[in-house]
Amino acid sequence: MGLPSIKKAGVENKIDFIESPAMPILDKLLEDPEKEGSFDFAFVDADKNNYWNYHERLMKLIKVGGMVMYDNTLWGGTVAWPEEDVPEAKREWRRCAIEFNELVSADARVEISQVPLGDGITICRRVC
Ligand SMILES: C[S@@+](CC[C@H](N)C(=O)[O-])C[C@H]1O[C@@H](n2cnc3c(N)ncnc32)[C@H](O)[C@@H]1O
Repeated sequence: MGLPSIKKAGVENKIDFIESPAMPILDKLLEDPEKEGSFDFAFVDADKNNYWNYHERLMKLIKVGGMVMYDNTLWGGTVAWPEEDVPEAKREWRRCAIEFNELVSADARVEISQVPLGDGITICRRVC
């Protein structure tokens, strides 16, 4: 869906559009030393069970002072519910969100702000 919109907006020449599973591309970017600390911003909104794996890679790719935003970190509010009240279909990614929220809140490499907007967005600023 993205590429036609980029073309329609006439900004194709400014965007390196990569359609791929995220993990191998992040690892490939990290093979290039020039890419380390070179990005200003990342928005993460894919498979929730990999958020921490994305975070570890993004902490190398994003420059100090750069931002990473993670969507769905409140997972419909269910992160604050007792598990037995959560529909079975939502439990796995709820557990992923809770685990990610605990890890990122203890991560000294970032300052974070949890925004209760939509499904919950965690804004991280890399500080070291
Ligand atoms: C919720 S949608 C993202 C919506 C997008 N952020 C937007 O605002 O339009 C999640 C997207 O992540 C993609 N996705 C799921 N698993 C992925 C993975 N492992 N690597 C890359 N993309 C993935 C899905 O194909 C889907 O397009």
